[in-house]
Amino acid sequence: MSTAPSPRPISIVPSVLPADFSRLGEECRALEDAGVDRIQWDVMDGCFVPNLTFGPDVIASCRSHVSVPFEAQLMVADPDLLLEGYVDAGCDVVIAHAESTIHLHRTLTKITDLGARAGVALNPATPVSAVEHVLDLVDMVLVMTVNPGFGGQAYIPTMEPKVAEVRALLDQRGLDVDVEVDGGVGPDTVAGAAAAGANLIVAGSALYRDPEGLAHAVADIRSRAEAARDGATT
Ligand SMILES: O=C(CO)[C@@H](O)[C@H](O)COP(=O)(O)O
Repeated sequence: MSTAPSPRPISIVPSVLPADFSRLGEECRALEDAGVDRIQWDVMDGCFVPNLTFGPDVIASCRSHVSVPFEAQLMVADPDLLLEGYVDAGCDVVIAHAESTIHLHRTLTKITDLGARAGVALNPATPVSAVEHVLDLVDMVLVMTVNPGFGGQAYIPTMEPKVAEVRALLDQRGLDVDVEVDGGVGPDTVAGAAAAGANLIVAGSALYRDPEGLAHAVADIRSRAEAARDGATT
């Protein structure tokens, strides 16, 4: 008799987009002190998305300030040109967008060959079928809950069935792979995403706008996600 997989631990993964860019090292330390599980760097090249953010050197300059893992979400037009730089900068996880390369299988394989863990991201309009043949290559699948490019956007709740579809496909194949959501996630939206099967929770604006501070925001979002996960699996 097959048994349901045990619930996956909830991880809180802050985006540093809302942080003070003049003090990124200190901001990373504050996030680590607040109890986050890893830090997400939203890498944007002004081509794949209409915004420009962090090069590898910026991330490398923050690496020694904290011990939590770094993940780089490559919102870039040609990720293959940049993979080595972000791995060398100290990113433990490198996420490539399914839409950003015609040879996604090769790109994800290269990330692991370089010594990092691979992730694949899906924009809101991209179906799960776009990644069904690479799920064995990744440590995580990121289901974007906004159109990428900017923080502070409204959560897209119609992505929740897609989260559930990814989770079900991974469980059906017995793959030990996390599901991440990113965009507009906060106290009022995290429950739907976690109940649908997301266990990596990216939050940026919601963490920084909590009047009780980062530690409270991290704990609050984590507890809401765990309650929703457990309510969905009982
Ligand atoms: O990745 C993106 C946009 O590309 C954002 O979703 C940020 O990573 C987090 O945004 P908020 O939590 O502030 O909505």
